[in-house]
Amino acid sequence: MPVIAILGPIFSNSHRAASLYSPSARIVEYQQVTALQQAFVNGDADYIVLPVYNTREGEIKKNRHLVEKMGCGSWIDNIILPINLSLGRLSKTPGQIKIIISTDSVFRQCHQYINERFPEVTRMAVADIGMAIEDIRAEERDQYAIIESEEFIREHGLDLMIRELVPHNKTRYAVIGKDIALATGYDATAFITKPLRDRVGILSDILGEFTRRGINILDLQSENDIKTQKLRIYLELEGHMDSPNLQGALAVLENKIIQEEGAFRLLGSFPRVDMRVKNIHSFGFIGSGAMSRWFADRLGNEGYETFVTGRSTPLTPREMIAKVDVVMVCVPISVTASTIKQYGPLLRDGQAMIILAGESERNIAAAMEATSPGVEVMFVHNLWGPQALTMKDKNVNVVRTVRSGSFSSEFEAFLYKHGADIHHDTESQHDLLMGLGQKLPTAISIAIAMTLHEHGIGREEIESHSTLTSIYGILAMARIHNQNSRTYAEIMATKGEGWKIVESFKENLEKISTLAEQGKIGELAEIMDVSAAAMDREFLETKMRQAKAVDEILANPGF
Ligand SMILES: NC(=O)C1=CN([C@@H]2O[C@H](COP(=O)(O)OP(=O)(O)OC[C@H]3O[C@@H](n4cnc5c(N)ncnc54)[C@H](O)[C@@H]3O)[C@@H](O)[C@H]2O)C=CC1
Ligand SMILES: O=C(O)C(=O)Cc1ccc(O)cc1
Repeated sequence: MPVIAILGPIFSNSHRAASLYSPSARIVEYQQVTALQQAFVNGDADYIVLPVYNTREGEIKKNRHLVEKMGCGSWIDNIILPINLSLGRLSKTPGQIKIIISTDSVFRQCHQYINERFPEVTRMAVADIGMAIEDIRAEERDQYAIIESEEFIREHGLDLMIRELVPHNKTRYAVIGKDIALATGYDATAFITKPLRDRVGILSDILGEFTRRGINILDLQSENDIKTQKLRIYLELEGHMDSPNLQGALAVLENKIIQEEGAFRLLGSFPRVDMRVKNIHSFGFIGSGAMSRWFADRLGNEGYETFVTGRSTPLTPREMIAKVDVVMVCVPISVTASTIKQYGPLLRDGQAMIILAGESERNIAAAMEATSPGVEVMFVHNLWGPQALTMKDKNVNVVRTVRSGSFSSEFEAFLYKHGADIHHDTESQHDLLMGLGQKLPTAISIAIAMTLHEHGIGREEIESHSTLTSIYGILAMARIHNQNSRTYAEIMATKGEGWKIVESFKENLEKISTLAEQGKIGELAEIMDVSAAAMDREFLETKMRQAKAVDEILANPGF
């Protein structure tokens, strides 16, 4: 039978948390942290359960540091317990309450309530409430009341006077065990740094490394080491300690940024705790290509159940639709509308259909028609491919419909959390602007590659004759020819407003080539001046600065 050490008396909230963690465990109570620590280090206890955070009280720092202080053990799990603080007193004591007894921690949780309801009473904080109750009973102290959990008050034979003094009161308990917990796929890791030497920008550099790797920070607290007054940082990050991404980040931080080995002390890895409410449980994808897998991976890391289905997966799209909350349609653009028409009627009211595609108007119309009015519909076009490591600072266009509801918002919250730049469009605005963002650069890139090929121009000539400007066309050409050609062929062939952009580009190209052939230099220059004047000056200057930054990077011998 495992033994769990807790602080505080039997029937306290710590006791409830420990029995929730392991109903069959023997729970041993200690009055002092040092005694509890000793029991664990000596092997008299297998686990420690201790409060580390309360929604009203905030962080309970000294407990969070215990693993580090003990020099052994690992934070392996968490219990979230709703705390229902109640007021109790000796039965049949109608007199006025003059003194309220509780623990320091409970007083912090309900100080606002006491100020408002009992402004005149004296608060007496004690370590052992059980003993205080014995004393109240022995001395018949009828002007005393205590605040504790309802169970505690009843177990001690007091009368329950007021139940649930403060709402939204939850405590997070840390479970400390001997060994590091294994990864579950939905984990978090807690660290504390050693006291850090002063260094300009250290906090920003540390955070920047996590941002660069798309590692979300769940909690960050800074404090000053009592003795040295140097900064220490407590961090809770998404991911398990074993993940190569997290290990890579720590290596960079210790070797390059803090420049001190062992600067990060691992407190533990554990299944992630969700203090926030989520409504979606599961996502199912129709289409088992690269983009579906990319999103399914990241949604899985958020704790959602995910199913990826296609024409040849063992689980069929039909079976998947019957069991998920949100159906993601993620198939090639040319078959998106027909896929929506085929599967849309299978969705029930209360589910959502999110269309991941590069064309909006026709697909949204198909979804609104094929699904029942109680089905949410939203369109999302991520402007990055499956080779991207993260969505941080990348554009995503979202077209909400009159039927986009809370599931749609939760998916947007997921995009927001991972740092994507969300832009809300209308259907036709999205399709028109994709002419600029996709059809035109794709068409130009493909035409450049064809032209180079036709003229037998290869790598050597390109490298030796590139100008600072011509290199951009080459970069775009290379990006596109490095990815799935089918994706870009699909982009070229999408219907919708975007073709207007390519059409007028073609006409303008004709016009200026004719002028160039005819040697009309003045007219050409004038056309450029008119276009430049029509553009925002500041925008042009910013883009020029960005272009120069690219020049500098490309001038680096490493490239
Ligand atoms: N790959 C990229 O860079 C990006 C893609 N997208 C969008 O994501 C969607 C999917 O693209 P990827 O995953 O890259 O494509 P992909 O070609 O890797 O995968 C498409 C999947 O759809 C399946 N499929 C093909 N024809 C089908 C049909 N008639 N019925 C049912 N399933 C069929 C394929 O078997 C494959 O599993 C597209 O709408 C695309 O526009 C959006 C942003 C970037
Ligand atoms: O990687 C790139 O350059 C892309 O442009 C990726 C991409 C491909 C298809 C889309 O519908 C959106 C974005």
